[in-house]
Amino acid sequence: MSVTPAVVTVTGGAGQIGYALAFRIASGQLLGPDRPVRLRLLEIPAAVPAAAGVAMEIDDCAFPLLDGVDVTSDATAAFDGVDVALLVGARPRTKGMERGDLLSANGGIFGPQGAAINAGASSDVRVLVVGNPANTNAYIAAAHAPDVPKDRFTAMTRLDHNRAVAQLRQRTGAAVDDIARLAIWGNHSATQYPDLTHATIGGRPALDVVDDEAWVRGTFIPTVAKRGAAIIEARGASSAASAANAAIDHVRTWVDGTPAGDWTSAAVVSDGSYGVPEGLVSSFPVTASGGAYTIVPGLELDAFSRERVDASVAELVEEREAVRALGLVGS
Ligand SMILES: NC(=O)c1ccc[n+]([C@@H]2O[C@H](COP(=O)([O-])OP(=O)(O)OC[C@H]3O[C@@H](n4cnc5c(N)ncnc54)[C@H](O)[C@@H]3O)[C@@H](O)[C@H]2O)c1
Ligand SMILES: O=C(O)C[C@H](O)C(=O)O
Repeated sequence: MSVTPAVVTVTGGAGQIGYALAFRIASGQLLGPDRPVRLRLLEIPAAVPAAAGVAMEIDDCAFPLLDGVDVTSDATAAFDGVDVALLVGARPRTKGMERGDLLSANGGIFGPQGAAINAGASSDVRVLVVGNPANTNAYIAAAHAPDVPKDRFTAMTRLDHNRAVAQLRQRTGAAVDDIARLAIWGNHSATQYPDLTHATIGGRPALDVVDDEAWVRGTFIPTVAKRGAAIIEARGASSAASAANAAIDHVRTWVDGTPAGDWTSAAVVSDGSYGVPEGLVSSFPVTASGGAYTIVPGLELDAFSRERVDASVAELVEEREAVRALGLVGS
């Protein structure tokens, strides 16, 4: 291996998403077939033995691209020199909870991890927060990393994006590759706005192909927005393999770029676009190029879309106020 291995750190490495994610990273699916990987699994002390078991299984795969796996409960060691940080480790919600209910349980994890990233990460670090409530946890992590450019902190709404593509494919029979320009706006929560108004199917407006506003508003939007709860209801545990798959997609697109003429969805630090207060971590339609996500500029939002985006952003503002009140970030 002549290329320097990329350091990829997964927090919650013994958890269900961590288990689904680690093997895909080690096999080269995160950064491609030409980039060796040094994998680090960060866990709480009680789960270090289980994470060590995951590392043993990864060793047993003999992945050619893998430089090695380290297991630690020390955030400073875990993020030293990290190139890609996947912040997954956090409690998942259970039946009847909303993701925002996890703020006080999980918010405290992300300040120290942001500080450890600030102290030791590589200069080109990229951070994806998966642990819920993902947007606001990313906001907390970024607030503790003043030396890391804000555009390196993102939260995951790619799972919502993929869910929206899947629903549209099922409704229309279109091929996934023919569906473009779909967008998730706002929070990774039930208030999110899965937006078809700019989407196309085989180059035609998706709304014309569907031709059923009642389905869009009454079925498509709530199905996508409440899919996490539906999975918990059906499985008795929150989504894991699909979440890991979306995390791979998010980083892969960040590194490789979006196809010409298309975009994806990611929660990024707002620059004030579309009236989303600067600094909030909100989902937008984004393109990726040269290793950077950029908010798609200049889209028209009709009255319904405006109302939906505003409602989800209002929830993000409330979450920001809540973490300020909890003392997890300064005001
Ligand atoms: N953004 C999304 O689309 C999305 C999708 C699915 C799940 N999630 C969220 O991802 C998180 C993880 O889900 P899961 O199903 O893997 O949960 P899990 O309970 O199976 O695993 C979580 C792991 O994190 C570890 N952990 C807890 N605190 C930690 C810390 N401070 N440092 C390192 N590790 C720590 C736990 O020990 C556990 O092993 C949850 O918050 C869940 O709600 C987000
Ligand atoms: O819904 C959850 O709590 C888990 C996750 O965020 C999901 O969307 O599946």
